[in-house]
Amino acid sequence: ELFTSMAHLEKALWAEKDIADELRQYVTREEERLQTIRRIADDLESHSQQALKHPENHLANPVSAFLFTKRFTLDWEREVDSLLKASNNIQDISERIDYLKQALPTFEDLNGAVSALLRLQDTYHLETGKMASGDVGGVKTSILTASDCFELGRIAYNTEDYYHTVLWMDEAMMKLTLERNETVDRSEILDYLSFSLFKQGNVRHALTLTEELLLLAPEHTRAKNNKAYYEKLLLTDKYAEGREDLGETIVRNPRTVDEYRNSHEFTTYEALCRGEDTQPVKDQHRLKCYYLTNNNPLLILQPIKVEEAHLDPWIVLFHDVMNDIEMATIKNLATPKLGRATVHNSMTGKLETATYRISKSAWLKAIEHPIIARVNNRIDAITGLELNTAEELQVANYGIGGHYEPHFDFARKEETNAFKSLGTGNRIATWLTYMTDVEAGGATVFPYLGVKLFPEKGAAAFWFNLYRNGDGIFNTRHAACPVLVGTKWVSNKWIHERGQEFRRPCSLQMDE
Ligand SMILES: O=C(O)CCC(=O)C(=O)O
Ligand SMILES: [Fe+2]
Repeated sequence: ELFTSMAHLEKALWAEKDIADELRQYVTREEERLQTIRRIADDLESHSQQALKHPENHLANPVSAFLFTKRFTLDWEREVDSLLKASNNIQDISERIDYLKQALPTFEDLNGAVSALLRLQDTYHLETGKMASGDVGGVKTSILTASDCFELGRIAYNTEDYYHTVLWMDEAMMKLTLERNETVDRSEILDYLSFSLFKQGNVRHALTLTEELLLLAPEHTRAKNNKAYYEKLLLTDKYAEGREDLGETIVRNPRTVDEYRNSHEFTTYEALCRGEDTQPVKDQHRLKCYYLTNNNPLLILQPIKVEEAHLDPWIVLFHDVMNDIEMATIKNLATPKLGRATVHNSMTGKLETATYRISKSAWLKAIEHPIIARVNNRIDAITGLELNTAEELQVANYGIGGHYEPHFDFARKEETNAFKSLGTGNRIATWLTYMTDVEAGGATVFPYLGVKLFPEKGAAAFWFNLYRNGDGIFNTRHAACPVLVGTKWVSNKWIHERGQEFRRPCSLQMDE
């Protein structure tokens, strides 16, 4: 067919050339794609090399933890997935990567990292600008781009948390003006920011930003509708008068919190976490430090250093009660068993997870390792209390933002079921060993006493939860502050009533 006319033949030659062009373009595209993949691989490798030098430290701050989590969720979805899908050997490589990704953070983790970061921002009064520039409570961390701030704000937005959305979208806008290669679309930020400002009661400001958005994207349907809506609102009395009229510089951004978070107890708890002195500590001038041996052979050669933190109720710190080998062993034994910590639901009597307690914990029996038994004996020697009726050793590990909001360790009269199955009565005393220093945050605080204990590796806090007649001491209500930077390991020994009949009064001379 073709050779019957010269005209068509020439067309065929042109087609041949076009195919060559196509192929060449394909090779160029593939080379670009491979180069991008190579760059991503280089990035990941240099990041992990850097991080693996001090793995504990690396993820130990909320901003790095957020960035790391984002890398394998949002960034991955945006950059890597499509690049890999275009490969001919897709089957092979995606199977291997999927397998490896089981160990990597998921979108659920990303949401968790962001909610931890926002909680820390509130509790510790951290400025958005400082956090974004890599300063978390004075500890240096990674710097966030406009896009990072935008994504953070967007996750807040998805939980209808307009307060934090405004903070982080504002920051994204600020960062964007400084970026040579803009990492996010200004119009996208404006879209979220204007609507969140409206939600927070700044209609006039929302309108200004929506108009700015319409300049960038004149066909933006939602923006057009919003503009009309805001204009209409501004004509009504409610918005025409009042603060909005004072000008557009006033931006309202109230943080709405539930009743409990507004309570005196909770705000005191947060202030103590920040290290503030919230109230005078009763009889502070009478607090002492001293050595304790109890005439016990275990302690004669190595008396315990006691530091009183409060007299009535009596709260003390015992220094250097566990050595490094003991602590390392306990952490190693607990690590494979760690599970999300649960709390007693006093209505149902069941154990469940709760946002007011975020940590992982495990229980260790004395028979599991001689070191556990040894530690139990030491607690017996120091407190003079019977340890046979105590609960097993509870080991807890708090990550970034991990905390335990104010609670009692003992069961109240109405919580009749709490420790029934143990058959050893109520929790008469709490022993809490700190097994790490914590870089920032993570104190144990007592909001009704103004007492704050900052973790010190190897030290233990101790207090009685019950009066001698078995009534709870309500002022022992306490909390574990969110970890700001670092990891916090503790081990708890809850000592019970049974078996103390002849032990309390003990050699520590408590009068209550
Ligand atoms: O970790 C802390 O500082 C306190 C923990 C605590 O109160 C508890 O586990 O009951
Ligand atoms: Fe507690």
